[in-house]
Parts: sequence; C-alpha cells; structure tokens
Amino acid sequence: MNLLQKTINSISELDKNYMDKTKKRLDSLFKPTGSLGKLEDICIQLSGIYKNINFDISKKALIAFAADHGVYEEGIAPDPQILTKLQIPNFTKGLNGVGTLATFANVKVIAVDVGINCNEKLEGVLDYKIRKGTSNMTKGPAMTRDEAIKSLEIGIKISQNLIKDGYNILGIGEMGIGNTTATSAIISVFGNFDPIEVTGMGSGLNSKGIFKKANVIKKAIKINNPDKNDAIDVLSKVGGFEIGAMAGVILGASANRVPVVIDGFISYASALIAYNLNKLTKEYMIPSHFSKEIASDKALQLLGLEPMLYMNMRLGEGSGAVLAFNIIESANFMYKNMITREEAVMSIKKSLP
Ligand SMILES: Cc1cc2ncn([C@H]3O[C@H](COP(=O)(O)O)[C@@H](O)[C@H]3O)c2cc1C
Ligand SMILES: O=C(O)c1cccnc1
Repeated sequence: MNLLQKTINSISELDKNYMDKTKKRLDSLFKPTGSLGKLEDICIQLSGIYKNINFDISKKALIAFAADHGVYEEGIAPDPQILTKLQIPNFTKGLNGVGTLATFANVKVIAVDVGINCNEKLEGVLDYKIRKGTSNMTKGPAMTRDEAIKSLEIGIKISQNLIKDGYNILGIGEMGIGNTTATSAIISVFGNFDPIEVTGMGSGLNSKGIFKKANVIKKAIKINNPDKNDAIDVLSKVGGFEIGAMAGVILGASANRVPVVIDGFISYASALIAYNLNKLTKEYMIPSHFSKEIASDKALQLLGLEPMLYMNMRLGEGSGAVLAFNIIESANFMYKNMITREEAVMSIKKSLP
C-alpha cells in the first residue's frame, strides 16, 4: 500500500471521552456556562485530538507550498508569474505578510517549492519540485494522477517530519500566482456551481478579468470532466501542486492526531480535497479566517466549517492561519489557568471575617 492510502486509512475519530472531560472542566470554571464560545470549542476539539485533558501547543509550524500554474498563460491573473519565485524566500526571512505575523506569533515557517517555474534553488526554501508548474488545464489535465499523488505525499512526509521533531500544531499556507483559478475550479466541481458563481478577483482582477477567468475555468472543467467522487481526479485535472501538498499536510496531521489550522481561499480547496479523501479529516481542521474572495461561503459550507476571524483578508500565504494560532494558544492558556467556580467560592469564604 502506498503512503497516501496508508495515511488515509489510519485516520480515526476524535476521542469523545476526553472531549466530555474537557467540557466538564470548562463548565466548572468561574464563568457562565459556554460563555467563552469558540475558545471552549477549540479546547474540546484539541482534547479529542490529543486524547488528553492537558495538551501542549507551544511548538507551532506553518508549512507554505509554492508552485506555478500552466493556466497562467490564459491571462487569468493580474500579476507576473515570477512573483511566485520572488516572494517565497521572504516567507522564511520574516519579510512578507505571513513571515512578519509568524515572527510575532512565534511560529516556525517552512517554505517548500513543489513546482515553481524556475531552475535555481531558492534560499531558505525546501526543494520538492515536482515539475516547473502544472500544465494549462484548458488544454488537458493540470497534472498526471501520479503527480497528484506525489504532491499529496510530499505534504504527508513534511508534516510527519515536523511532528517527529515535536511540532504539536500545524498550519498551511501557499504562494502561487494563478492559484485562485485552480481553487475556484475545485469549488465549482465539488459543489456543482457554475464557474461564474465561484470566480472572484484573486489578487485584483477587474470585472472583465473575472468574467474571462470564469470562462477559462468553464473550459477547463468541460475539457477535463473531473469526477467529483474521486478527489485525486479533481486535483489532477484542475488543481495545483501546492493545493495537493497542503491537502497532504491535512491528511498527515490527521493521521498523527495533530490539529491543522486552515488558512484562506486556496487552503479551502486543499481542505475539500482532503475531506473528500477522508471525511474524518474535518475533525482535525481548525478554520482560521473567512477570506474576502467570493465563494468562500460556498467552500466553507461544503466543508461544514465556521471560521473564527472576519478580517476582510484576502492574502493567503498562511497569514490567517498564523493569526489564529494566537487565539488557539489563548484558548489553551485560559483553559489551563482560569479559576474554577469552587476555587472562587473558597477564596471568597477565606476572605470573609
Ligand atoms: C505580491 C503578492 C503577494 C502574494 N502573497 C500571496 N498572494 C496570493 O495571490 C496569489 C493568488 O492570486 P491570483 O490567482 O490572482 O494570482 C497567490 O500567490 C496567493 O498566495 C500574493 C499575490 C501577490 C501579487
Ligand atoms: O484568501 C486567500 O487565501 C486569497 C484570496 C485572494 C488571493 N490570494 C489569496
């Protein structure tokens, strides 16, 4: 059995017993029951993942994958393709959106080339290049089925290595000029949406550009006819190498009982791929923010996920995931350090004359 199938098969449910215990502990704290909302939900989810009422989430890593897209030649993105290559080294230097936020939140950033259109090795970027970008999906599949599996397995391997190194919570991010086109195509296929309903401005297209992009997606879906019941088929026909690798991280984290924080629009596509390979992966996902890109609501509905942050962000890179790490850590700190109702009463009694 290959690594992908083994990983998919080894994902199991959260432990309801520990989740109940954590809920009891949360209900015993000195506050109205349930008043800390999603902070409480996060603690309950973490305890079900770790099978423990006490957990450590201090070692945090964000894995960002970069790749280029053959469909770029159809004029679907407003920026030059070379930005994928120019921007990815900034991720680990703490110089771009996610890099600065990660420095602030004490999150280790790992940047990985899974398919950038360049020959040279990039400083601070791991080299797992599958190919120098996908093929143009309006002319045939973006990648072969073997390449799709390879992209998923790269994500699985990198997540496994980080977990072995002691990282106890992972996040996903990406860089890839043109990747909102692949994302909208994936959402269109899984949700049976007309591409025009799920195609947005990406980095900054005007309405004419959006219309053209939707037609490109329509053409790609028509020519490739992806099977929505086969997530690998969808990934290979209209996906991207970075989208596959992020889905691989979700699978790898889930199989190793580690939570994985989902970022913005492009990571929703990865989440859809992982979810359609094994529905249990959803239990290991922590959604971070609601991307401003059109169709975020549709993608999140397909996943049944409700993000915690509404920040009007539409950057990607992993920026929203890293922001959410701060909140997840706050939830854990609250859970560990808050006084219980009983302790509060005792201290009041003690202070009475
Ligand atoms: C300078 C710059 C930095 C970025 N960082 C993330 N993205 C985001 O924009 C790209 C997707 O949008 P589209 O499909 O329209 O090309 C991805 O690289 C995504 O991560 C960026 C885009 C730009 C221009
Ligand atoms: O939400 C995102 O991740 C996003 C949206 C538009 C362009 N790039 C990224």
